[in-house]
Amino acid sequence: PKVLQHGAHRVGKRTDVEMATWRGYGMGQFIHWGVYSLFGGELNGNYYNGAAEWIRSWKDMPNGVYDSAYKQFNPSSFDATQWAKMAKQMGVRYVTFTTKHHDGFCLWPSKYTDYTIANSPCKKDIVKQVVDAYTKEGIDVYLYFSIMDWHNPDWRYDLKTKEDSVAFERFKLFTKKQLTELLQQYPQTKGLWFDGTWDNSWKKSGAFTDTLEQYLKTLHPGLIIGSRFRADEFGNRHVDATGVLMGDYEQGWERKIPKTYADVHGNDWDCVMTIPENGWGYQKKWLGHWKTTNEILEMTAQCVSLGGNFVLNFGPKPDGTFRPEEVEIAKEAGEWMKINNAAIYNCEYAGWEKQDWGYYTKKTNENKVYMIVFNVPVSRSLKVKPSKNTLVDKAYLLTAPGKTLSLEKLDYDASFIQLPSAQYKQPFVIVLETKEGGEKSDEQKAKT
Ligand SMILES: C[C@@H]1N[C@@H](C(=O)NCc2ccccc2)[C@H](O)[C@@H]1O
Repeated sequence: PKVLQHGAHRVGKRTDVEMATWRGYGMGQFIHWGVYSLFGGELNGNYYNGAAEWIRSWKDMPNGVYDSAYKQFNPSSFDATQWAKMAKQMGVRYVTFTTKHHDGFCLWPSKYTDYTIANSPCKKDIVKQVVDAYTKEGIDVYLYFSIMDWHNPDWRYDLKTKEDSVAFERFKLFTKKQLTELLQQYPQTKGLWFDGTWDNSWKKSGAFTDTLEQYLKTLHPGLIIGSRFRADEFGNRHVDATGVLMGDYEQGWERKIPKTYADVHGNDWDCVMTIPENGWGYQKKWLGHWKTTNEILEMTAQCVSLGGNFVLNFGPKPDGTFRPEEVEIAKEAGEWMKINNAAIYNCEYAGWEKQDWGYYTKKTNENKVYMIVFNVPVSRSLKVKPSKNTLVDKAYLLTAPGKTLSLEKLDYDASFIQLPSAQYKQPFVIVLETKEGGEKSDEQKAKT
């Protein structure tokens, strides 16, 4: 097949130090904040049954009502330092923050549109305050940017007429200028999280997306951009016409988690997740189920066990504070992370056969495998089956390294760890120190 001009420019994972840092984060925070927070998914007593940050698109939303609402955006209790301290306590190691969502409202004083925080009662450079406060807490910052911009008259869903193309050329230049502005004003940014790139207008701009991505990476070496940004010259997104991922990590896991390692195709990836069933911006009423802290910890373990990161979303209220449920989850998850983060930070897929009791993670560059146990069987015997040519040298609770746990051999390649009788109310971690040995794997046999 002829060579793609605007497909992926790299096969396989990035091998630089910035990406190694990203790979080891384990847990992250997403924050969706903007004009949509004023509505909280509700208008005149009726609740929008979609995601609250999409309320501008609601048929019951009169034109102009949303677009003038920014004149009321005045978060009296916004304190980025408080946000960053809550995130630090939770144990997240990166944050992705909305600079501009689909509605086009900019939380930084962009020079290229009047629809920004500078023309609201708030006037603060929200993006700068968030970037500075989180960076000060040692949490890496990534900026969310929606390509689709409902407020900009040059935005097009598709390019059908000459006029469409002329307008969209202006729109692409506007986009490039805003992204340049964000990287120059907030150089601490480690990456850009693009969204709103599924429409035909963007799919028909493959060459432009390629050139723009290369420009951004020249402007900001090491910049991390996921697979939701690019299109190839045939309009393919995420994976190009030859089947190679376009982007530094797979960015399709939105409100879903891969089931098996095969599902991630050897890519870096993260999963972004809401606490309620759906909805990223603040919602006055959470409809349906919202996740408990233990569910969130299990999703975190599940993602890290499959080589990814888990990113939990928070939707601050219009006044800049968080819902009590979100504050509580951050606190409880943080208490667990404080004790058990060794099994989450700088860990990767262990490649051992999954067992019912929970998830394995492996410490990168160390002979240590962690068992994150959620389901203690009635027998209190946890089955452990290391990968080929790996033996367990020693096992102990992460919280009791001095008390070795006994392994009862079951057959040539599996053991039982007998748990001491106790009430297991919380997920807990067992450390397995490993060494080479036992039956060689096929690739090890091939080497000898
Ligand atoms: C991170 C979320 N992405 C925005 C969204 O429009 N998602 C819809 C969507 C869901 C899955 C694949 C593509 C697009 C939501 O509004 C959030 O910003």
